[in-house]
Amino acid sequence: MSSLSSLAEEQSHLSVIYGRLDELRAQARDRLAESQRNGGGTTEARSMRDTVAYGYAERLAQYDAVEHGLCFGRLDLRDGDRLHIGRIGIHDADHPLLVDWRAPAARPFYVATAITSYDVTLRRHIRTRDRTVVELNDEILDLDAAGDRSVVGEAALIAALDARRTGRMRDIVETIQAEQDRVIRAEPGGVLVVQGGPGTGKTAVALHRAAYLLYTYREQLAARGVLIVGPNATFLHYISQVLPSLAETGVLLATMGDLHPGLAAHRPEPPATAEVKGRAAMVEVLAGAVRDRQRVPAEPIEIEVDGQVLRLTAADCEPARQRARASGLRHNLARPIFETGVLDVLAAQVADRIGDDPFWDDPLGADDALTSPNLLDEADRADIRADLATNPLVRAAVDALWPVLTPADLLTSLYASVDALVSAATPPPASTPAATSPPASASAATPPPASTSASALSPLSRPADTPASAGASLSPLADAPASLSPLADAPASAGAPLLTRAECELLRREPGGGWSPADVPLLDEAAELLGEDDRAARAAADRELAIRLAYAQGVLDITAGSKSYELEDDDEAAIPNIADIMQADMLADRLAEREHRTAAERAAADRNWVFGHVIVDEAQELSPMAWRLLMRRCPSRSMTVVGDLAQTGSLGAPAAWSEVLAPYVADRWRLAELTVSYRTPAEIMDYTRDRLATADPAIVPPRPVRSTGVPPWQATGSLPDLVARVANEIDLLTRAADEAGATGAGRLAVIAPPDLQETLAAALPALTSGPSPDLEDHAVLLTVPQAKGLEFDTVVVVDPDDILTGSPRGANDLYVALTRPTQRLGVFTLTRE
Ligand SMILES: Nc1ncnc2c1ncn2[C@@H]1O[C@H](COP(=O)(O)OP(=O)(O)OP(=O)(O)O)[C@@H](O)[C@H]1O
Repeated sequence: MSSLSSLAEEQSHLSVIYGRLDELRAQARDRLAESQRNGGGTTEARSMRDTVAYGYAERLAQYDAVEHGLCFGRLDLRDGDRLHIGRIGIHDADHPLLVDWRAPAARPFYVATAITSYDVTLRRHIRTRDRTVVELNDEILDLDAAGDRSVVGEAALIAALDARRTGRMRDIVETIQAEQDRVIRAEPGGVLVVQGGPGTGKTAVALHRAAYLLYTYREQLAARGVLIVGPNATFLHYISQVLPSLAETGVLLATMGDLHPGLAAHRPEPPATAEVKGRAAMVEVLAGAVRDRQRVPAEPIEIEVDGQVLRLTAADCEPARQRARASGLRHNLARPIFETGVLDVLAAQVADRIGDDPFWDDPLGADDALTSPNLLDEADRADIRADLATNPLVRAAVDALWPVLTPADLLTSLYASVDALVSAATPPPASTPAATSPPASASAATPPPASTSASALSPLSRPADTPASAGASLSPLADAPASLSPLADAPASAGAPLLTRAECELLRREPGGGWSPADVPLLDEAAELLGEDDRAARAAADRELAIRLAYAQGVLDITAGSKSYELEDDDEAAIPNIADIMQADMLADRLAEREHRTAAERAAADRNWVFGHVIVDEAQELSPMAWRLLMRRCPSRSMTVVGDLAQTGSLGAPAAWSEVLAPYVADRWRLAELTVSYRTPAEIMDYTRDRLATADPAIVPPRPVRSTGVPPWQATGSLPDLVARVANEIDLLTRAADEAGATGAGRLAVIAPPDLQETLAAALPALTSGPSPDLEDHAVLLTVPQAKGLEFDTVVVVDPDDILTGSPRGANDLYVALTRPTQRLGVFTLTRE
């Protein structure tokens, strides 16, 4: 119970803090308006004005984001000091009014106990509504009052956990627990794995960690951004409000399907197909697919040039191919080397014919006899090569033998043919005979296609000299860590196929129809293997960057110089000048972007973007190929990996985190475990443990932090019975909300096996269903994969036995389904006629 005098005291301090926030807001608004008024001038001046305006607009958005729950805690220290803790730090002229929750001084708010008090004597949780203090919860941190409390701020925590769900995750900044705080504030370097059962706050912790890292290591991270990878779009929508509520914008939220810019890879596909695509062996399969597109003709290619027929044979082309492969360049970058070799061969044929001097060794020629049998000099030969290089028939022949490929070209043609897949999945034996591809006539009448599919040219040539080490010559990552070189983790070629024919058949599909999430890591891998000849573009970009950087530094110098005059005696110096909130490189980046995108936004559009930190949620679901992609985006290996191996539904999921991480960091990763379930009440956890005891005794649910007194119900019946049960649950939710005078009515989910979705969607029209249902709707129908990571006040699980037997990881799936509710669980088995 909060005493009236304490409430009044807190209200008065809160009013001061909000008053200061209003001042800061007004100042930022004025500066924004002022910077917008300074129109005209040069392009650079306009660009600078926009950038400055953008900085203030961002600041204003941050002030707006923290309006609710601005201050939520107080610490009284032994020396008599008092700190108020809130979403951001706010100062007046002399001292702090509010300490940012991420600042070191705020840490005791989350971790102090009676035993380890950090000199805290009282911790107060302050609950506010709008700008009014409505409740206080005090904890006296002295040993006599300690008891055996395992949670911090129990009353506030239980109130937060009992609150009705809205379909959007909320931040937990007011009630972070000590074990969570340790994860949130852990050093950013290296890989940190956070393992914890359902509802232990892994997602919440991951999001708060992102905010903490950006606050504490802003210089390192703001320019590169932080990437958070989640399992699907519905999940991302569910968590999308948390960081904005913490006033954080430098984070890119993405699914694996979003990580190839320009693609929306949401094509559905069978789990067995996704599993094959996710295997590490696909690295070598793709390298094989690229090798298969580097051909020599099985039959001579005849090219008619100026009435003369030139011939390209396997023996002619093989040295060019070997030279191109031995260059160590990626496929597209090595093509000019192959092309040069082919042009040399053709130019020699032309030169031999037109330059042939029948009398070169004529003894009568005396001292005017030539030293060479050919009349052409080097300049003539260069002209011939130049002519040949632009000849469409020659170009077509080179295209057919060594085409310039995009990742999409490569994968599309690979998937289109089981034979192509089988060939790519066959490691090249050490002594494969050279050149066996079919004729590809290049006469004027039948020019070969510019880019011919693998099947059209099969049987495909295999180089005689491409043992497993051929990966070195194809290595797209010669400058990358060894673990990422395409063949580094593949076994030395033993000749055994990497995929069976049946697995190749699983991958086969017609061209078109979009890409699946499992295709994205393959497209990324293909991009690495193929390379893009962007040298000219990069040189130009480097030059431009140097100019922008110099200009940005000038802007910052001028702004910093003017600051002392403008803000002299200005106690509003708390409003940052643009020089305070941006480094030269950040400003240079912004100047480059007319629309002033954040690092996160620019990262989303750039496949080669390297993030400052990567956070992976539901990490147990990622395939080895997906890990490769993520590791490429984070060469510093500054990563937080969050997941629960017991909740994976993926067929190729790892049994241990070391399995996933060893190829990249060996054993240099840290493990943190979360042990308390904040979501699921004791009654539901007990039921879950009993239900899964025989199916998978290895599953040990986490310890629940609260109980509701409501045990789960179980029922068996017909479809109408189920409909009645669901209607009753919705009714209960609505009545509970009415009684509490709440505005929202809470959320319900029915979780059912995939083959029941259609029937249930028809029988329960009030439920929102489909591939990406809106979780803010009152009631939704989901499959287990859709429900992963989400939570609802009430959950009805339909046909648990079918979920259990429906996949090789059915026990994990049922575990996920049963642990989604925060209040009530029903388990219904449908009787079939
Ligand atoms: N310290 C906390 N204070 C208040 N609520 C918390 C706290 N920790 C976790 N929660 C709440 O518990 C619920 C579960 O958290 P979260 O979804 O992050 O768990 P999870 O470990 O990711 O679960 P799952 O493995 O099922 O995805 C959320 O509603 C979250 O807000």
